[in-house]
Amino acid sequence: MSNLPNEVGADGSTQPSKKPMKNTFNEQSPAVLVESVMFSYVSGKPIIDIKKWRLNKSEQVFLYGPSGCGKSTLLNLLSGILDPQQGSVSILNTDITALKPSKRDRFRAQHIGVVFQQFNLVPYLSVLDNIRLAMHFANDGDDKQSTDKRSTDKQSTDKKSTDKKSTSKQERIISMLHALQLPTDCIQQKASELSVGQQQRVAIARALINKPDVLIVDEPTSSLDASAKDAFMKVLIETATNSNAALIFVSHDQSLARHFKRIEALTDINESAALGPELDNKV
Ligand SMILES: Nc1ncnc2c1ncn2[C@@H]1O[C@H](COP(=O)(O)OP(=O)(O)OP(=O)(O)O)[C@@H](O)[C@H]1O
Repeated sequence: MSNLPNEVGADGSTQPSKKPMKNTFNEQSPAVLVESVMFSYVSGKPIIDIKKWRLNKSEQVFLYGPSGCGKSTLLNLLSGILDPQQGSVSILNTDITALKPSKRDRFRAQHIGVVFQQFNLVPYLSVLDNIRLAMHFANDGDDKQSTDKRSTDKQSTDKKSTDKKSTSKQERIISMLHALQLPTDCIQQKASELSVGQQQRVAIARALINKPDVLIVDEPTSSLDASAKDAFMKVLIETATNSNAALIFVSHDQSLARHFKRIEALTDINESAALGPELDNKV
C-alpha cells in the first residue's frame, strides 16, 4: 500500500516539520487502533466507551449489535467523520483525531474506503463519474487539467499524459466493475437508474478503487433477500481479500457472521453498552 504523504505525518503529529516524516507502518502495526475512546451526542450519556480495540492489517471482523447500540456511531469515529470527546483512533499509526479537517479528508480518501448503509452515491452522476470522484479526492487534484502551461509543446505533452492517465483510470474502474460482476454498459448509466444490488456493487467499487488499507462497511444488506445477501457478502469479502484491505463489517443481522472468522458483539467492546469483558485481553 502507498506510503503516507509526508505532510500527513505518519505518527499522527500535526506539528509542522521540515523533515519528511517517516512512515512507521509495518506488518506488525495495527491497521486500526482505538484507545480510550469516549463519545456522546448528549453530554454525560456516552454512546461509545472503548478502552482498547485493534484490527490487524488484512484482518476481517464482523461487529454486531442491536439497533441503536452505536454501530454507525463507531464507524463514523473510525472513519474520522465524528470526533471523540476523549481518546484516539489510529489508522496505520496515524492518529486521525489529531489531523486537521483537510488533512483528515485526504487521509480518509487515500486510506479508508466506506460503504454506507444508503450507499451515498451521487444519483445524477454516472457510475463512472461517481467512482472518478472518489479517485479525484484521493489524488488531490491529479485530475486537474494543465491550463497554465506556457509552451504549446508542453501543453500537448501534458494533454497526452492527462489523456493517458484518464484512460488508465477508466481501465481500472472497468476492471473493478468486472471483478464485481457489473456489466460494462452500466458505466455510463446514472446511479439512480441502477437496481439496489447494482448500486451496492458500485458503492463497493467506489470504496475500493483507491486501494484502501481499511474498508468500513455499514450493513448495506438490509434491503436484500437471503440469496442476494449471500451473493453480496461473497463479492465483498473476495474483493476485500484480493485488495489486502482490513475489513470492518457492522450489522444487526447475525446470520451474516458465518462469512467471518473474527466475530464480536459491540456490547462486549463498548463499556457504555454493557459491562463486557476487558478488551485488553483480546488485543
Ligand atoms: N446525530 C445524533 N444526535 C443524537 N443522538 C444520536 C445521533 N445519531 C445517533 N444518535 C443516537 O445514538 C445511538 C446510537 O445510534 P447509531 O446510529 O450509532 O446506532 P446503530 O447501532 O447504528 O443503529 P442501527 O442498527 O439502527 O443503524 C442511538 O440511541 C441514536 O438515537
